Amino acid sequence: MVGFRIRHLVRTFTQQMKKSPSIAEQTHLRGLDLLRNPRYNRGMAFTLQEREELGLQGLLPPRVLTIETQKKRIMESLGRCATDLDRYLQLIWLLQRNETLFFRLLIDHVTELMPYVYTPTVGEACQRFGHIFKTPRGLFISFEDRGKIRKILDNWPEKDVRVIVVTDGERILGLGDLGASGAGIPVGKLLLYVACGGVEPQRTLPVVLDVGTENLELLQDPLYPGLLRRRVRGADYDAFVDEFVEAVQNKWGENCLIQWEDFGNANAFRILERWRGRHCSFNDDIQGTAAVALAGLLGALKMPGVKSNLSEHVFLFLGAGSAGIGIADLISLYMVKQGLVGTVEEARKRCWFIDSKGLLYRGRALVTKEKQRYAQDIATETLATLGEAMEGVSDATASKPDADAAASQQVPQRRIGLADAVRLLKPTALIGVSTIPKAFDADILAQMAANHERPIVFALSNPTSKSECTAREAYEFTGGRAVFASGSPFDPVKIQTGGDAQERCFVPGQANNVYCFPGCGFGIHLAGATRFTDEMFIEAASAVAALVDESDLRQGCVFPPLSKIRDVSAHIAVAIANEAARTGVATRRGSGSQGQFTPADAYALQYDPAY
Ligand SMILES: NC(=O)C1=CN([C@@H]2O[C@H](COP(=O)(O)OP(=O)(O)OC[C@H]3O[C@@H](n4cnc5c(N)ncnc54)[C@H](O)[C@@H]3O)[C@@H](O)[C@H]2O)C=CC1
Ligand SMILES: CC(=O)C(=O)O
Ligand SMILES: [Mg+2]
Repeated sequence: MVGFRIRHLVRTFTQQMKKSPSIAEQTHLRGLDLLRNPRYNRGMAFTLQEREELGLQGLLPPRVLTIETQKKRIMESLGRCATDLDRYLQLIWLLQRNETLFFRLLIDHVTELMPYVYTPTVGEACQRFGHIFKTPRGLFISFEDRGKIRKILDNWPEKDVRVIVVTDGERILGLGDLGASGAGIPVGKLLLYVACGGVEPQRTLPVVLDVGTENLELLQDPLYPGLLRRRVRGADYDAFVDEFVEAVQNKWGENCLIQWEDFGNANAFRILERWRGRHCSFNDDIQGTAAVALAGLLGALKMPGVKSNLSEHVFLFLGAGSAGIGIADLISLYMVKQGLVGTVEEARKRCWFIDSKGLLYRGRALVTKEKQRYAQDIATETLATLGEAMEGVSDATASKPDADAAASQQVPQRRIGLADAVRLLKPTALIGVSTIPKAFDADILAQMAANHERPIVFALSNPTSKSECTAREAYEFTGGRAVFASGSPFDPVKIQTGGDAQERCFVPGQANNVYCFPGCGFGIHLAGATRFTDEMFIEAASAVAALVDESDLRQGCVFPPLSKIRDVSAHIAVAIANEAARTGVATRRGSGSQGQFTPADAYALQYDPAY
């Protein structure tokens, strides 16, 4: 906490040194045009002198309000909303009227308001996008626009975009294919880049690449705003994505960060691999999630009763898609980099996966390239006693090309469920990235608690309706022993634990990539980095974990409080920028000795909305 206070002083001092130009100096807009421009509008906070200078006299009620009073008024009106979706709409409407007030409010009430602009409410906003759509935000680039993407980028009014979040809407949170209605996700992510990271709003650009949707309900909805066609696949799809990246490179350069968000996993891994070496880019679901999960695990290692060496853990993932594979890959890399194991293959042996076909093991059929590296050995005799025969798959399938080449003999094709896997493997950490609500049921959680003193249970699927278990379930069914975190927020939980039946309050952490991507992107911007490397995600995870203190751990929380997110982001940014400098991909130098980046550098660059 002392650390945080010092950082707060550094931040306040550096920010006071920044003197912003007056509105009259910033824009030629006057009168109603100015009031209708969210970038410059201050509503009733315009001073009487400004009103005179800017042609606003008579256009506003006579009283002058402070930003604090304006914030109170908005909080009051949010309190009157009947539903969370109404609160989302109120906030977006505020954003469209007065950007400074919106971001000040979001920053000052981040814990309270984030669930409305982000998960879970943003999921509902996407599902109902066509029905609640009012004003477009960002760019919609449809497949019909192919050949013209560079020209479309010129329609965007901002000159120096530094961070783009782009989706094709195929896997929006755990809600499936929402096509162009997924637009709410890049918008929401970038609001957090600004509020939690400190990137200036004008440097951000949300993009939807609309290639159609497989969601028939949407295609039949007269208010669906996207292209009315099934998804484009194959070479045409790849060429379209290529054209997009090349257009971005041409307009804003190869260090304009592109964050790939909520792509279906078949495209996600391929696009990431294709572009990561040629453009500053990362996939948030694969890599951002990995960083936050690793941060949470490193935090958990500090809990009494949890084995403090990561390589002594056994990780069982429910879900083997972008998030699961991304997390396992980063955990494995971390173990090697820390010298905890000799090789990455050795590290991967600690990671087990269950996908929709059950436990993944060497010789099992229906395994993609990414999953292949986590197909572990199980003795044939053991396999025969587990689960049930896999429907429609014969044992001979194991020697077919999609199975592990090393599995030369026939391997029993068994569908092994979560309960069997927990009994067999005794995982110390259970990580839910499956979109299957309630998959961590009372029996599974009780088994985890029977196997270990402090089992780690991360239910990462979003939104809340898809969480593998609730915080209450995790604590109740493990007698308060679970080290729990979740993708979407849960309120603190009070339960009675132990023989003395004392009531304890647990504060579950939010293991969401929001702890990482805003700081990561801000760090890339700080250093002017040209590439985003896996090592940077390790740096980000370590920076987050380093900020977890005793009081967080005492409450059962393995993340720093969300209210400190701007400090967390500043620290991540410094770590990322220094890693960029170390590996020669930074184009700027920090103010520290030998060009090191310092917290003061980060705070000085952080956007801090004020009139
Ligand atoms: N907390 C966070 O920061 C993040 C959370 N997520 C969440 O994680 C979830 C998964 O995301 P992705 O991995 O990107 O999706 P994905 O579609 O790439 O992977 C989903 C995986 O779940 C498996 N699955 C489906 N049904 C199953 C079943 N009945 N039993 C076991 N496995 C099953 C699929 O086989 C697949 O391997 C989503 O809900 C998403 O919102 C994703 C990224 C970040
Ligand atoms: C948080 C996030 O990126 C997801 O659920 O997809
Ligand atoms: Mg995502």
